Amino acid sequence: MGKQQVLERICESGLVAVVRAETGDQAKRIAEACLAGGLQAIEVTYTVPGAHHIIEELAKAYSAEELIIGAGTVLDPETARISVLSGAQYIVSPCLNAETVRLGNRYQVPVMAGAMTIKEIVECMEAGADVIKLFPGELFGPAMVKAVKGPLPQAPIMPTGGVNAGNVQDWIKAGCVAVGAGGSLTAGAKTGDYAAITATARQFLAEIAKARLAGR
Ligand SMILES: O=C(O)C(=O)C[C@H](O)[C@H](O)COP(=O)(O)O
Repeated sequence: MGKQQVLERICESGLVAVVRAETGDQAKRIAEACLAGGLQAIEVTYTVPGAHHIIEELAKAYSAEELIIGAGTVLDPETARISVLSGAQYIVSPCLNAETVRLGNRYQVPVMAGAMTIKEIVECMEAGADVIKLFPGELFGPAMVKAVKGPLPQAPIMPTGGVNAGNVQDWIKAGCVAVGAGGSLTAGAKTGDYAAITATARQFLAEIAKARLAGR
């Protein structure tokens, strides 16, 4: 699947599920639960030991059409390259690392780079990042996105951190191309309640659809 198609599918779906699974098996169960709830994009973070094995397992278990698998918390090009060789279709970083963006562009893999300020957002775009991950989202809120989109209407912003089904409408209405959600979506995994993840995924998608309808 080409870079533009990956980006389009992520934006269409509207939500990237941030997965901090402890094992490949748990990641697979979270992925299954998210897919059953209609989600398409999952990001496995590199804070999880052996994250590339989990990415590899998910990339083998699902076709690129079924699941858009990404690597999160990627701090450097070395990690990015390993993740891509393991099957990651996009790369997410908590901050801008220009070499990671260069690597992403070299292999035509989308890079979502983290930013906290207007200066950092512009630097991400200038460096060639495809999506700006506003992180940590809970420190700013949707009002920040609305304000930033005044001078920078072209900025493709995806907030991550503190996004839940109760506030996702506000984020989308503020102009975000998509959102990232971890804790509020995958909490059920801690107690083995994967049905709760599916239900929350459905709820997220319903809220995103409502926000997009309202914005038309
Ligand atoms: O490390 C990364 O790559 C991240 O994306 C940072 C956080 O894990 C997300 O911001 C999830 O935050 P919550 O949705 O509030 O759980």
